[in-house]
Amino acid sequence: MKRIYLGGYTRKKNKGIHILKIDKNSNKINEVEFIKEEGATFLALSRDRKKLFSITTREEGGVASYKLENGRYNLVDTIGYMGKSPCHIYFDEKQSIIYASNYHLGRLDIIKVDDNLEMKIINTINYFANSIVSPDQDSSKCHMAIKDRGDEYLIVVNLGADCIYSYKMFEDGSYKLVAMYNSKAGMGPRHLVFDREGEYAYIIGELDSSIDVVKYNKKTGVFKFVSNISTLPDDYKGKNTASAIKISKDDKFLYASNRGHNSIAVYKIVEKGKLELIQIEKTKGETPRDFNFIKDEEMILVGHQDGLIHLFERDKETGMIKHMDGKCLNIEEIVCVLS
Ligand SMILES: O=C1O[C@H](COP(=O)(O)O)[C@@H](O)[C@H](O)[C@H]1O
Repeated sequence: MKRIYLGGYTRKKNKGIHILKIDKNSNKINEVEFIKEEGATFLALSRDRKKLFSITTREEGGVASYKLENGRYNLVDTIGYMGKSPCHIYFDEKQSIIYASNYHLGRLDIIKVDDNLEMKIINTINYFANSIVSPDQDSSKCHMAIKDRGDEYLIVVNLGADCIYSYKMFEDGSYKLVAMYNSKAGMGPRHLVFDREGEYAYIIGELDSSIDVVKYNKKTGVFKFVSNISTLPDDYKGKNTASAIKISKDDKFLYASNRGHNSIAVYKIVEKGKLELIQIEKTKGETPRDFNFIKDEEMILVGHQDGLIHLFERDKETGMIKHMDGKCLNIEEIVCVLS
């Protein structure tokens, strides 16, 4: 069974990165390694899992690299003094580059990683635009950067500007902007996920708790709006910020988390780009910030920023999820779940 990596804040009891393994017969989850790291909110892995990268608040904020040696991850390098620590990192395996999205500084740092995992910032993209709808959009807020499925373009999500940018990236960290997608003003795009073919993407709006379904042109990097759907029940009037969005491997189901309503919304992808809301399941914790499929997508593990880890069983045929009573782990302040 693949390992599960948890990153989170270390403001209270949490002290670093938790690496877990699930027993496929008993569903018992054991911690197989713990890495002490300050403010290890977001993580990234190489495909072979021998390279691990983490955000850190050490040295006034930055990124740390770890190498798997003799079954354990050892710290290799830290890029510190980034002003504020980033909120999301993505490892581009092909170009050996880390893209570090900085929410608080509204910028993207482009970090070259050598074979020994020593890192160096080779370029920075600064964003200055912002929307005026929400107080959370008082400046650019770079929330995520990922490559598209074909590894052709880098997609950068700016919550503060209600904007998604597509770039052609070059080995030396230089870039060319090829397209821009503007979401509805005030949506506050946070994360996005592509379907397997990379033909459609689903963008989650933190500030208006909705999902934009968009068609993606793999050749040009252009996104085109298809539809929008809420992540909340119609009658919910409380505060909410939507957080993570994940798609099942078979492209049949989409999952989105709600912080405030404290739930996961489940959608059936009825046909390419068309969503039908089939379930909204409470997560039984406060602020479900991230979640992921585990045990070959038979289960979902939900990490709460203000609560524990909760487990859900998942019906692969119907996509529906069900809380597994008695199955929760005493790990708090979680921001990132990799599996
Ligand atoms: O989703 C969110 O992310 C931002 C950025 O994360 P941070 O760990 O860099 O602070 C966070 O500030 C915000 O509260 C939250 O909604």
